[in-house]
Amino acid sequence: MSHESPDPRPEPVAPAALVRTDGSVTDRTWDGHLVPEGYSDMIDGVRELLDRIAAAVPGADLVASTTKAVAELNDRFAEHAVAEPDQLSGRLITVPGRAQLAVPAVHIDEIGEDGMSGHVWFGRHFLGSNGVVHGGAIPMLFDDLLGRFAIVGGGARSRTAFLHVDYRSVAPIETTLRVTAHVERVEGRKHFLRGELLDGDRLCAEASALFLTLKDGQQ
Ligand SMILES: CCCCC/C=C\C/C=C\C/C=C\C/C=C\CCCC(=O)SCCNC(=O)CCNC(=O)[C@H](O)C(C)(C)COP(=O)(O)OP(=O)(O)OC[C@H]1O[C@@H](n2cnc3c(N)ncnc32)[C@H](O)[C@@H]1OP(=O)(O)O
Repeated sequence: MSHESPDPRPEPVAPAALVRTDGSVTDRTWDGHLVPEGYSDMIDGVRELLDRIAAAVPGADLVASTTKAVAELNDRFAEHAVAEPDQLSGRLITVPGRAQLAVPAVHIDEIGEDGMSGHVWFGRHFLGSNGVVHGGAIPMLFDDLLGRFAIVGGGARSRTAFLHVDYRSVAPIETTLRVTAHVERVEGRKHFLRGELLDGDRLCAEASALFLTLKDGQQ
């Protein structure tokens, strides 16, 4: 028996190109690597696939054909493997979630040197249970967003020293949630940051974090 279910995925607001926050378009990563045309659309498609797989009970035919197709794709991607400094995933700061599939896709609405606000929509891939976002996905969201502000200006590398998350109320999946991040203060190498995740006016989670700029030669 199949159940009709509404498809709540939001319509894409714009072609998923590499759009900078000032509206201009680039075909390069932050450090100059050329990004193949359609790369961010491919990432969007894989994100959707993860949601579709999480939400489905496929028949044996679909399981078999998917297993075969994925094996073929794995072989093809393996042929194009590169070392970390040349990879694209995680390095596309103009793409929601930096094109890193483990990171929820945050769409930035406003951004400045000291903070940002944006929105995020967690699909079934990020379900914990009972329609609520997995508790581990929320620190991932904050680590990624706050980390961005620890490297603003000069592009210095930094690392999370602590990330404290308070879960104030449930964050529903398949709902457009608002997210904010801002720099609280900077003391030498120490960057103290805060973030919030909201469903309308209701606070779902808040984070405070310390990021440390790495010293010269520090791994
Ligand atoms: C990562 C993405 C790279 C991608 C590159 C591509 C594109 C870049 C563009 C955009 C990137 C956008 C976003 C970035 C996204 C995500 C960022 C994710 C970052 C991470 O996910 S990264 C992994 C998790 N992270 C770790 O794997 C850290 C393990 N750890 C260590 O590596 C060391 O532990 C370290 C370095 C943290 C500190 O070591 P250290 O030797 O440099 O410093 P030291 O210990 O001397 O402390 C100096 C002063 O900080 C105080 N202090 C230190 N720790 C504290 C704590 N926990 N609580 C309170 N205070 C603390 C001390 O008390 C002292 O304070 P004071 O100076 O006042 O005495």
